[in-house]
Amino acid sequence: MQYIPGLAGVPATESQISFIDGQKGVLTYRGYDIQELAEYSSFEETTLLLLFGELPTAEKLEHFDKQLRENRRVKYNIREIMKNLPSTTHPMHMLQVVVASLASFYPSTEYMKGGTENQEYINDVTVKIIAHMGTLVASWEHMRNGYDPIEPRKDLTYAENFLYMLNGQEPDKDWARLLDAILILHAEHTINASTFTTMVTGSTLANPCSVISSAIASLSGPLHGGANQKVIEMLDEIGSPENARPYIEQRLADKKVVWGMGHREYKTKDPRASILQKLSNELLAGKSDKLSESFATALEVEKVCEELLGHKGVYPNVDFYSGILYKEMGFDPGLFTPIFAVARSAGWMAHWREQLQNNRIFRPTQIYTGKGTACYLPLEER
Ligand SMILES: CC(=O)SCCNC(=O)CCNC(=O)[C@H](O)C(C)(C)COP(=O)(O)OP(=O)(O)OC[C@H]1O[C@@H](n2cnc3c(N)ncnc32)[C@H](O)[C@@H]1OP(=O)(O)O
Ligand SMILES: O=C([O-])CC(=O)C(=O)O
Repeated sequence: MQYIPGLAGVPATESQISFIDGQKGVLTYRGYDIQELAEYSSFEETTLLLLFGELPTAEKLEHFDKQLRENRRVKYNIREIMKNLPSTTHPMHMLQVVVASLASFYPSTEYMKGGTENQEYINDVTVKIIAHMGTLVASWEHMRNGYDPIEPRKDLTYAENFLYMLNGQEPDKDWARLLDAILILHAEHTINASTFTTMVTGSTLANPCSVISSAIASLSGPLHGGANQKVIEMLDEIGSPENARPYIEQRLADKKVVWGMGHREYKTKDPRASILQKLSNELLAGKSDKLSESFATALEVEKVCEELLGHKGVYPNVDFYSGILYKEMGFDPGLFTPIFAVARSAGWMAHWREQLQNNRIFRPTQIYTGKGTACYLPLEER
């Protein structure tokens, strides 16, 4: 029996949802290239594609979109839970707690009898969770600053409503489209750590709100989704392009990782990083002649890392350029990973449903490296 740390390269499931070619830098959802989806699809349509495997008809999309819009409001009692959290609570911790608490409001007794027989419950809770995610994140931004949250609106798309709930102003169409593309790019990524968490928790037939809460916890770590906040903090610390080289050299000498670099699956640049870089470039070019300091610094960090880490197959991942866009859009860094979670709820729900269709509890084995048989000694004899 061979132990593979981090299960690198070990297949833990079969899945039809997405595909990565890590050598060529390709990512597809249900066969559709991510570049095409980011350009032409919407978060709502991509979510349906991930959940059901096909691009929806106009009628199916309209129906799903309507359901999402109707499920944006959260119950008063859920807000009360949020109000009782310290204002210093990181938005990812709030999200983990509050999504877990949804299990009390949307219990799953029928579903928990096992399997996929209660399709209506599965569909309803899928919509409820995805629709609530954006509301919770945008509401907490106001609540943690001492204000009442802004009520969601039904006449806006998912991305527009999120911007509206954050700013209280009519959402700018260009920015909503940009956020929509960002949500599409983050919606799914095969069996990464948080999706694997979803599948492991889901395989015990736990309540889906608990399943997604566990996935949120997994995403929050800085080696996974939490890296996007770390990247912007790092870029701010570097300050300007000329500081990039000494900063990176020192980090590597100290055996520290460079945030937003490296990936288990990609041995070339993450295709999502390339798209986000292009979007940043377009956004910043439209605003001023000069690149923003963060973007210029990021370009220099990428250049230095290619020189120092390229031979190890370490290149920018999705988290490297997203923060620059968020910063430019005026989002607080605490929101970066939660926005990732909002988008990824689509992929998590798709994998949860796929897991249920052919469920077997995850229960791998281990190689025991502890002591041999030991005799219990009473406390006074030790
Ligand atoms: C949405 C996402 O989750 S994307 C990933 C977000 N995470 C980050 O950006 C954090 C920084 N990156 C990392 O820590 C890693 O690259 C991970 C966690 C993403 C992947 O880890 P693994 O697949 O286990 O890669 P592993 O640690 O084996 O790296 C291989 C080699 O590249 C090096 N390396 C990998 N990433 C980095 C990095 N960011 N900075 C410096 N060196 C790195 C490792 O030190 C190792 O070098 P060695 O062979 O000399 O020991
Ligand atoms: O696939 C991974 O390991 C991490 C990642 O990029 C993602 O979840 O989007």
